[in-house]
Amino acid sequence: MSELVPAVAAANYQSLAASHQQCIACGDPQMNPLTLGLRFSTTPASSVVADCRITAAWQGYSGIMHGGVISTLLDAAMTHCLFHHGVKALTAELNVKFVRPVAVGLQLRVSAALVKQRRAVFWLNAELADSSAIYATAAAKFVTVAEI
Ligand SMILES: CCCCCCCC(=O)SCCNC(=O)CCNC(=O)[C@H](O)C(C)(C)COP(=O)(O)OP(=O)(O)OC[C@H]1O[C@@H](n2cnc3c(N)ncnc32)[C@H](O)[C@@H]1OP(=O)(O)O
Repeated sequence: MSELVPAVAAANYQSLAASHQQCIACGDPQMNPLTLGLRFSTTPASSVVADCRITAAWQGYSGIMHGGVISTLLDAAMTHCLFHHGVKALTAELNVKFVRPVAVGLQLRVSAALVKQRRAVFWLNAELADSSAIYATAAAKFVTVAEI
């Protein structure tokens, strides 16, 4: 395994994070009223976290969060983790494990960490959890491309 790219300065992270203001996951509500409105912060361990309340707008079956939206949260966390390392990349593969149903109204935290990289390919893990349980986990591969 090659050494991981280091985390970048907060200003660089903010400029990458602000580069997609219409994003469905973390955009500006003025520019995309449908955005989930995630706001990530970086941690000293070079991962990222965002707190979110599961709203009724995110449900599939009555009262239960839609798995596609869960996947979006996890994917967004991993994308932001790459921003935190100064990397802009596309999701190439995303594997999600839905551990237990997520009830509307829960207050959860989504987090992600970079685990491995080789040339243009980056492996990351993510988790949706609260202090008492893990609700979903993900493992993904991202690939950098010249133009995003
Ligand atoms: C909150 C912010 C949210 C922002 C958005 C969140 C992230 C997203 O949703 S991105 C959108 C969804 N993803 C996409 O649209 C990606 C669509 N797919 C693609 O564009 C291409 O298949 C892409 C770029 C992933 C790979 O392109 P491809 O032409 O195969 O790349 P290529 O140049 O051949 O290979 C580059 C490297 O990637 C590797 N690679 C390509 N695909 C994969 C894969 N699935 N798994 C592992 N490695 C892969 C290759 O082996 C190669 O590795 P190396 O450099 O070590 O030899």
